[in-house]
Amino acid sequence: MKMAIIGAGKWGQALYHAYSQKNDVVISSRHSKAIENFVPMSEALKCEYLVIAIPAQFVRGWMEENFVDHGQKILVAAKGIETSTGAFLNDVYGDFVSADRLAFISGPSFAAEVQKSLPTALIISSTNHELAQTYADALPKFIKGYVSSDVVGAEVSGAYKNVIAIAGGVCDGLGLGNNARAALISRGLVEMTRFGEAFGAKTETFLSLGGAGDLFLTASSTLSRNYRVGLGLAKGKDMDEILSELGEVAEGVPTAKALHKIAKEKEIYLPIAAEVYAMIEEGKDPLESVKDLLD
Ligand SMILES: NC(=O)C1=CN([C@@H]2O[C@H](COP(=O)(O)OP(=O)(O)OC[C@H]3O[C@@H](n4cnc5c(N)ncnc54)[C@H](OP(=O)(O)O)[C@@H]3O)[C@@H](O)[C@H]2O)C=CC1
Ligand SMILES: O=C(CO)COP(=O)(O)O
Repeated sequence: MKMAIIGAGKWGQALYHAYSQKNDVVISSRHSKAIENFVPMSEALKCEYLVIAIPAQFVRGWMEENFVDHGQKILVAAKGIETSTGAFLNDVYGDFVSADRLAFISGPSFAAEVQKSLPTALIISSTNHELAQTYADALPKFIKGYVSSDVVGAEVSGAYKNVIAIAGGVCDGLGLGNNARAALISRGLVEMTRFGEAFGAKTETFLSLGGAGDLFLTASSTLSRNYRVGLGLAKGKDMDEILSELGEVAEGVPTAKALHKIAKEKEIYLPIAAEVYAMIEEGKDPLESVKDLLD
């Protein structure tokens, strides 16, 4: 099938590699890149099947400025929540296209490993089963694709695990040990499940690849940018230094702010996300955060 990847960052390029195995795929981005089949945005937008790998905070602005509606379907590859509004990406994209044209890809998947064709399993979620199946069937042999109808569960788990991954990096950076990390990850899973349920997500989604799978991966690996943000916080670095050293997107940072806003409005108890927010936004000492979590 004819597809276009939009956003040639780490994940966009890895998805380009993956989807190119069985399909006719082009790629485009804000800045021109020396990648085979890189095309101007106007040409990419004419493909019926799009995969958009633009970070969550830039989606609305990019859609307003660039999107031309030809009836395309969109596979959303970002994992985040819009900070300015607290909106989930299905609502942000939903302002431009109907829900039956939207699907979401989630699951444990470091771009660097997908780029090397290492075995991976992912979930494609959509309210339109046929669309989810189409994007899943187009995946290469080295990726096992599952489908789900729980869009909110996929979105919340993909976004929330980035915030817990920051906490995981703090925990390891402070040398708190394996017991502490296991406690953090399992309480993080409970916390993100509780948050998702408040928005109608299915509990079982949080135990799937997109929930527990992606959380275990990112909250315990230096391959994760969000985990590395946590390592930097544990070393006492400030956020500007951490983000400039990282040089790539860490969605957990804006997502922690979005969760803080939503939790306040809806009165949802999110203790780990609240501590991540306090370390990022208020410069709280990570050791104080650990103490408060243990209390
Ligand atoms: N890397 C990974 O392992 C995975 C990442 N993801 C998710 O995918 C999303 C993208 O991450 P990733 O590719 O790794 O990030 P990168 O930092 O590698 O790349 C970011 C991409 O976003 C584009 N971009 C940045 N700002 C804007 C803007 N204002 N308008 C339009 N495009 C913009 C960049 O375009 P340009 O280069 O042209 O400037 C680039 O293509 C994130 O939500 C992330 O959580 C999900 C699963 C795995
Ligand atoms: O989502 C990811 C893996 O599934 C990538 O995580 P990071 O953005 O923290 O690197």
